[in-house]
Order: sequence, then C-alpha cells, then structure tokens
Amino acid sequence: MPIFVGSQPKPMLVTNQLTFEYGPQKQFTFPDVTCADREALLILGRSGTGKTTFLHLLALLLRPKTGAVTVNQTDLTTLSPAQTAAFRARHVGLVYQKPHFVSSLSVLDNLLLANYLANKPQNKERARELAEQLGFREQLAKKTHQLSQGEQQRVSIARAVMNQPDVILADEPTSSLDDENTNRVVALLRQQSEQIGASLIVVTHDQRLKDVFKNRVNL
Ligand SMILES: Nc1ncnc2c1ncn2[C@@H]1O[C@H](COP(=O)(O)OP(=O)(O)OP(=O)(O)O)[C@@H](O)[C@H]1O
Repeated sequence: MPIFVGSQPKPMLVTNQLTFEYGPQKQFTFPDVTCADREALLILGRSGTGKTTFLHLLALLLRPKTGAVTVNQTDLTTLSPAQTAAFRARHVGLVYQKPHFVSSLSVLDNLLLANYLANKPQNKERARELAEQLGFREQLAKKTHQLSQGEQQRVSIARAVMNQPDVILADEPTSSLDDENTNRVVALLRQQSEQIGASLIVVTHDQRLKDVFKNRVNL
C-alpha cells in the first residue's frame, strides 16, 4: 500500500524538462514524469522513441543536455560522476534490457557485486533468500551464461533489489517473454518493489503491460 504524506503521496522520482541529444540529428525532449514513493509507473513508447535513453537519463547513466532528475529529493544532475555512481549503486536498482553480468563470476558473486559497488558488506543471506524467492536457488554456483534467458532475467531482478534501493528501473523486462513469463516477471517486479518499499518504473513497448499498471505515461 502506498504511504501518503498528508493527502499527497511523496514524490520519489521527478524529471523536469529533460532534453538529450546523440547529435544534431538525434534530439529528444521528454515529458515530465513523477513517480510517487512506493508506486509503480509504466512508460510506454514504440521502438526507437527513446525509452532506453530516457531510462538511462533517469539513472544518470547518461547526462541530460538540460533539465533535472530528482530521486528521493536529490537532484542527480548536481552530483559529480563519482557521487552519481555512488548514489546510483545505493538508491537505484536497474534491470537492463539485456542482462549485464560479469561472465567470469558465479551467479552468487554477480549478486554480491551489487553490495560491493554500493560499498556495503556482502550479504550472502539476502542473495540466497532472493534466489529462493525468485526460483534460481539451485543455480547460484553456476556462471550466468549457463542460465536460461528467463533465469537470467530473474537474476537481474534479484541483483537490482540486493541493496534495497528506493527506485527500481526496468528496461523492456518482458518484450522477449511469452505471456506466462511476462505475467511472472511483472508479478516478481511488483512483489519485490512492494517488499522493500521501492518505487518501480518500467519502460516498454509491450502493450500487454498497458492494463497492468494504473499509472502510465506515453513517450
Ligand atoms: N549511442 C547512440 N548514438 C547515436 N544514436 C543513438 C545512440 N543510442 C541510441 N540512439 C538512437 O536514439 C534513438 C532512441 O534509441 P533508444 O534505444 O533510446 O530507443 P528505444 O525506444 O529504447 O528503442 P527500442 O524499443 O528499439 O529498444 C534510436 O533512433 C537510436 O538509434
């Protein structure tokens, strides 16, 4: 259940007049979005409209040309690159379109890497608990490339919530999945974000998610 401050939910992530360009031929002006504390927001757009770009701006993996991104009342655009990386590691959980793992490490060590990058003690118990909940407990000792695509997706979700972030950002988490696995992944994202009290933002072109999320923005 969302927690309300007075009659208004507290904003967790807010963008203001974000623009970006890859070059003079590729310029973007994004709509302002607000995601309240502990709420879920779906950002829908066709392929090529800049969804990944937008998500990377929200995480400040890309710096906007103009505008601001505020997460939990911190304007990320005012932080240095080192401060941004530290803030992201502690407060933002990212589920990438294609999973990025360190292939030489086991599944367990990929999860623990999230703790390391956030400068937090390695929490094996949490990694095991998440693996149990997300159904890959038996795979922890394997290398990530030995997992199926669906299993890798679930490891990505676990890694994103290892540090109990304020916000989870997911890029096209369901586009390559069948209906059954789509429902499963959405349920897991929702369940995990509710469990840790995080806001959840999903960007996608997957129209199947349209009716699952009450709050929606079109890119
Ligand atoms: N590094 C880059 N340099 C130049 N152009 C880029 C770069 N990355 C993306 N683009 C272009 O910007 C546009 C938006 O890309 P983006 O990946 O954000 O779209 P998307 O909506 O996520 O697409 P998809 O749903 O197909 O993944 C595309 O036309 C893409 O070719």
